[in-house]
Amino acid sequence: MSTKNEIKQSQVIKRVLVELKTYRLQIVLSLICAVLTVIFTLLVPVLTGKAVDCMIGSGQIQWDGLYQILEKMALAIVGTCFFQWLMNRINNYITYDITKNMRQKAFEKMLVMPIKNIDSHSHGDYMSRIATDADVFSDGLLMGFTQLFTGVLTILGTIFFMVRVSLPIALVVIALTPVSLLVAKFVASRTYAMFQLQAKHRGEQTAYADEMIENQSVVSAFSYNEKAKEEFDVLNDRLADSSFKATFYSSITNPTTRFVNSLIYSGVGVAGAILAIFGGITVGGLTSFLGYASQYAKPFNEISGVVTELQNAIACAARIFEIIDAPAVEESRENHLSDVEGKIVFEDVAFSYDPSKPLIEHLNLTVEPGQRIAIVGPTGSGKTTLINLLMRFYDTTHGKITIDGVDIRSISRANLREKFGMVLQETWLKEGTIRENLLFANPDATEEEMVQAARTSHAHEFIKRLPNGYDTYIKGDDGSLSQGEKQLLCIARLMLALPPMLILDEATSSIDTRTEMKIQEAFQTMMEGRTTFVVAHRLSTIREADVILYMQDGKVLEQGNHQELLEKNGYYAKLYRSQFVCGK
Ligand SMILES: Nc1ncnc2c1ncn2[C@@H]1O[C@H](COP(=O)(O)OP(=O)(O)OP(=O)(O)O)[C@@H](O)[C@H]1O
Repeated sequence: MSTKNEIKQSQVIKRVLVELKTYRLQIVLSLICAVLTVIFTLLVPVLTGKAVDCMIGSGQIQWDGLYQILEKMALAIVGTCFFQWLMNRINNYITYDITKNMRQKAFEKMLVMPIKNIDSHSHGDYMSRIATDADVFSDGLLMGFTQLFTGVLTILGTIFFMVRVSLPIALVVIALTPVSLLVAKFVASRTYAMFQLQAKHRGEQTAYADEMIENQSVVSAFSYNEKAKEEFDVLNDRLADSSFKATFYSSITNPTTRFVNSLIYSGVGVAGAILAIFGGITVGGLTSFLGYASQYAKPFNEISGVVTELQNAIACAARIFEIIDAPAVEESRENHLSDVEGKIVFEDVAFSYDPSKPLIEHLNLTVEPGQRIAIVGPTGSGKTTLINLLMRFYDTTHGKITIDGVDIRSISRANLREKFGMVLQETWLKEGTIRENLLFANPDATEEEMVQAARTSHAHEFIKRLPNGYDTYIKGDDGSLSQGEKQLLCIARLMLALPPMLILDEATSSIDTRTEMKIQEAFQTMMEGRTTFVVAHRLSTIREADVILYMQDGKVLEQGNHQELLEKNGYYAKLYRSQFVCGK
């Protein structure tokens, strides 16, 4: 999702029109309001002209006619205000609703996007698209609706009225129109590219700030603050530069068209005066005409302003559509797992994140129901990757993985994942109360079951010490709980759901030794009869495993239980002696 496959402006406009289809009725209503607003607005100069003609000279005023005209004028002004207000309300509804829906669609797509897309893209940039770009899009669209409709209609209406008053002068005005349009188009074409660049740089900057803030403690620990500041400065300069250029191009549009329009206005004045001298037009007629000439110029200014705003909006919409239109993961529902025994087989599995760097190749493994598998190996050896394949965060590129004989690609991911309980090194808690977090895994659990699960995982003690116990409100990453406490909550959550298979990735790494021993007991009970994969670094877990997989460079180099592998005196034995025996 890089700039390489940026969508063309015309494609984005088409795409926006597709989104707008749902609002057909509102758009028609808005157009009717725009037409009425314009008609009422354009009536005012006609009435002004007529009023002038009622005042022929000093003491020669036709009061009756003048009063009637003033009444009509008041009506026209009230009509303009009312229909403009109604149009603005409808336009507000359309734009904020469409933006809300686009945000929703983008967010929903993020939830079903292949994890590889999320992993390989900056998270801050995604955030910038959904938050800032959506706002810019809605602002531009609102301006487009409000000013473009009325602008175009005012131009057409003005031409109509001008032709009625005096054809020759109207022709002068119309003949000069393309100059104004050409100037606006010339400047606008340069503005889109600049706004696109600005949105891209904004995304990069948000991504960087997000990364630094999220890892603030690590940044400080490595004294990276100065370097971070410098790098941020570079991004900031780049954004300021593209913003300046975008604003510069957009800002010259209006003055340029204004200049051209002033020329038109003077042309009308001179031509009208000459015509009036020769009796071709009344003074009131010329007054109306000059009124139209200035009204005629105004929408051109507005439209040129709107065009640049719209281009900015389209540039931002393109970035949101890139998310909305990105392919979702393909789901198969050919099979469904209900009661699971837990036999897992890897058949000649191959996988790599990057096709040019092979990782897992020819992996064969059979896990009997209820067995405990410990995966060990040096860092980067592929332990987490194995879990990623098992949970279908990534799909195998060759071979297959089956559960009770069913290929995991033939069932939905949701069905697969509900059969596994995971406790990872990285904890994930959602914003809400402790109770909501625990019941998240099993909303039907009773209060007793919840407390029991918390007791078994030894989370109950610390929850009770919190100011509001189970009703204490926590924020996902607010740091009010220690890493160990967060892990205890995750374990309690898992204990409440008790799925048929488990994945533990160094689940107890942040918990003190005493608590860990207690948790191990709870884990033992939980693992009883459940096929369990443990990415293990602890001797106790490894020693009690039914099968130990020793992995290196994506390959399973040794398989067997602790005793067998020690007797083999290979990689595992070496690891055991270096890490555990010496460490003891
Ligand atoms: N999302 C990813 N995209 C590209 N490469 C990745 C990705 N995740 C992991 N890798 C690479 O794949 C290899 C195996 O990584 P994996 O995370 O499976 O190792 P691991 O054994 O779990 O390591 P550790 O013990 O450090 O957690 C590593 O070389 C790693 O750099």
